[in-house]
Amino acid sequence: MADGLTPGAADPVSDGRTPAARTPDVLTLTGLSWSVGGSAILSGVDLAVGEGEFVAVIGPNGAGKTSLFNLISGLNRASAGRIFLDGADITTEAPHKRARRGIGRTFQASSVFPTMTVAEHVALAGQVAAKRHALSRAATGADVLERVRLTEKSGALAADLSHGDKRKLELAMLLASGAERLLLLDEPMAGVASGDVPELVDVIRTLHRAEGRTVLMVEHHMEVLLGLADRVAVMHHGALLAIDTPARIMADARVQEAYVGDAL
Ligand SMILES: Nc1ncnc2c1ncn2[C@@H]1O[C@H](COP(=O)(O)OP(=O)(O)OP(=O)(O)O)[C@@H](O)[C@H]1O
Repeated sequence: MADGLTPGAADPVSDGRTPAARTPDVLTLTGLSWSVGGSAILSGVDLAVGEGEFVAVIGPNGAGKTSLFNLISGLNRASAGRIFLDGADITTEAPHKRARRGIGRTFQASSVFPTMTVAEHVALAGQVAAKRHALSRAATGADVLERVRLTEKSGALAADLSHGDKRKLELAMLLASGAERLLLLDEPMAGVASGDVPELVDVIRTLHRAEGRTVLMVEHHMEVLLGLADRVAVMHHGALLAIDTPARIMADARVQEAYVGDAL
């Protein structure tokens, strides 16, 4: 970032984006910091995510990945620095206003209602979108269920779904709620049986590649990221240690160092 304060083109050498692959920024973070009780949890994070880009966020436990998502979605307020969505400064906006702009977020822990059916979840998300006057962006229930490959389970209770299907349902709810600009996915593979991971990866890949969704995703498993991410951002001790293509990140000595004692 040229001056650390305003959104703009990031340095193509340091952020892994080639000029040819560069698209207008959907998300721009400049000097983003968050402290709690005098302790710095995040310090000076600069990050630009282009339209249609998929950026994976990795880092050892406690590196600040979820805290970063909490700031972008508005769950916590930044102590310093700025957050821009499509060039608009949203640093101090409430979470519901950011959602109205098209930011959608999933959490590490699966968040579905056991006694509601799949179709009811999606209908509820659509109603929330309607209340936000986001009807033009919200998709129909049948459409989103097809996009996440849950059509055949539309009448099933959420309690009876596998973890993989619960994750797909969360994605369906994001789409139904009009989260069209930026998907923040916090460890979507967590708790998913290994046999169900490829299908979930494929659903997310389709949202990104075929539908052009811009995605920021926390994920620990490099084998998952290699098939999805355009770039990988590495968090360490609350700072952005490196951001580059997956291949260059895998070969980066600083990244290996950060993961000592932790599998990359
Ligand atoms: N509300 C809070 N108050 C105080 N400390 C916090 C708070 N939220 C997070 N932290 C601390 O901030 C650091 C970063 O936490 P965060 O959950 O963002 O890490 P993470 O990279 O997502 O970790 P993990 O991979 O284990 O999910 C941790 O040391 C955590 O204990």
